[in-house]
Amino acid sequence: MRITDYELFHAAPRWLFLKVTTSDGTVGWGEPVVEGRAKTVEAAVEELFESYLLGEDPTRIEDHWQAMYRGGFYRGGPVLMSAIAGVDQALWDIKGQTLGAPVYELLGGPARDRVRVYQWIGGDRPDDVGEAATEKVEAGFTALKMNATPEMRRVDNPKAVEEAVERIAAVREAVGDEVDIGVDFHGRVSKPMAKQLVAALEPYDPFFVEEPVLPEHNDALPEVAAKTTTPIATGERMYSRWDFKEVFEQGSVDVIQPDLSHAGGITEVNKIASMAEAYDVALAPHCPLGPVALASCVQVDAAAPNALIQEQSLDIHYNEGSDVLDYLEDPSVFEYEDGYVDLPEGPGLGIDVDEDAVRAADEPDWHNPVWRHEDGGVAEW
Ligand SMILES: O=C(O)[C@@H](O)[C@H](O)[C@H](O)CO
Ligand SMILES: [Mg+2]
Repeated sequence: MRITDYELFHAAPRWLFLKVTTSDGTVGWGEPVVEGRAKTVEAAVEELFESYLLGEDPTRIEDHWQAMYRGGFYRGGPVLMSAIAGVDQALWDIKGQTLGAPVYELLGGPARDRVRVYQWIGGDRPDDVGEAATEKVEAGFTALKMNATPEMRRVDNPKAVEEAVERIAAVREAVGDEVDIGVDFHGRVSKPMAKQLVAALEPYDPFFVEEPVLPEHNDALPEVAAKTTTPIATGERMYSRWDFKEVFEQGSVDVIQPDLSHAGGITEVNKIASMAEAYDVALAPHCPLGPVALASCVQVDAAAPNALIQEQSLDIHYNEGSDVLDYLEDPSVFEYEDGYVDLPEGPGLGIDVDEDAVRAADEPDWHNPVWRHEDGGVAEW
């Protein structure tokens, strides 16, 4: 069996799908994308196929991963690692179908029967997060995630901290003590403000505090972690085992959030998960993406003993109005009950991508806004 063809599809709201075809007619799907940089990743995927993958045996996944990563001399970063991730997902999808097994069976078999999921609430500047939280809990979710703050000055005033506290207090008040509330700092916060905020939010018992500082400032994590008992999470902007090495060694992170479409795919995130297990760190894959990315996450969560919970963006209609389920023949594969999704039973990634829906999808033009402070300087989004 050989890789004979590939096709890339841009699809609303902000996704890029990869279809890989083999000489025996098997089709595998991947989702190689960086939010807001779909065209850049598309070019990287095309280069991988044209310079190397076409004509290769799709079942040699590890070897192809090594060739794509190490063979190019320059390596790492969001664009190249997302391109590899999408290819890797499609190769696992093909391999699973060839062997008639879900990917998690090929990773050692299920380490759990179902996977807990959490749901995003509020926009970037949530006013009424309490109500949004109640709606999601009524819809069956037992874990939520919200942004902590809009943009913050490097050193901000007590009111800015108070507003963040009021927002999480409103959610805790609305949902009670049995619902988990993750709080995403989104890398918006400087180190001094992160230290203040983690302490101020602690009375509301966040499930975790995410990206309390930008990943380029991961060396500041121990100082931030020292200010709280709240678990510290990070990883959506880290792309390989080598990127995660430092946070494992320094011991201040409790939850890692590699993205199956950004951090080298199933092959790499499965290894990152094993590294994390050795450091007593939980896995909670990042996934504000589409159905192929989510399916890849669930496959790794199923097999990883230290998987804690899965992010997913069902029912999130960004600006453009498309949902994870719009691109599937059988959307019931992602139905959740009591805040859990069942393990998919189908071979490969366990989803049937609706190719007509993918072809008919609107071309997205999604880029995150550039935020600015009151003085006109660029702020973190
Ligand atoms: O944790 C999350 O889902 C967010 O940080 C998103 O990754 C970010 O808004 C870019 O898509
Ligand atoms: Mg995040």
